[in-house]
Amino acid sequence: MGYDYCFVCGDKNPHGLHIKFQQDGDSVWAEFHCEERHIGWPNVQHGGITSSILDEASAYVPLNMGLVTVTAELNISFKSPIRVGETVRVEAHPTKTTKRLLLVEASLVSDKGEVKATSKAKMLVLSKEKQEQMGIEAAQ
Ligand SMILES: CCCCCCCCCCCCCCCC(=O)SCCNC(=O)CCNC(=O)[C@H](O)C(C)(C)COP(=O)(O)OP(=O)(O)OC[C@H]1O[C@@H](n2cnc3c(N)ncnc32)[C@H](O)[C@@H]1OP(=O)(O)O
Repeated sequence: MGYDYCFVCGDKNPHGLHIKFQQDGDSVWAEFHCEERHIGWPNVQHGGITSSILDEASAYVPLNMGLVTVTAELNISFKSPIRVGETVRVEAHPTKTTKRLLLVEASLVSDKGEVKATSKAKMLVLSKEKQEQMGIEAAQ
């Protein structure tokens, strides 16, 4: 099972969100439309779905720089509910880059300009050895 099965971006995952990320310089962005299957409380997008989108966007920032990372920390502020039928835009960009660690900030904003959630992530760069241990290279 390869990258096509990623829950957020994989084409082949029948249960996935199928989000396609675009690169804009160091930043990444994508759009997501909230449907009934994404809710927790009635009419409100599940916080886990919101978190997954922010997490994935934060991982695509280093990926576009040629770095394979895992999320070591993800701090999220849920500012306003995302409702069924709303389209939101996620954007993520690096705020600090060291050899081992990237700090990435991300936001989810509605098409009316309302900030729905923001996050700060610590993305740990995986060595080739660590990638092999995790089976990441084998899946390429
Ligand atoms: C191949 C490409 C194809 C692409 C095609 C598209 C594919 C598109 C798929 C995308 C997919 C993305 C998915 C979303 C991103 C996830 O969600 S990743 C999954 C969630 N995250 C995880 O599962 C990570 C689990 N945690 C771990 O594996 C380990 O704890 C870590 C984070 C790798 C660290 O492990 P470690 O290296 O053994 O840790 P340790 O030796 O203690 O620390 C190493 C260094 O890191 C530092 N460190 C560790 N933790 C922290 C921390 N929390 N804060 C600060 N520093 C820390 C330590 O201080 C240490 O620093 P130095 O002493 O070296 O200076």
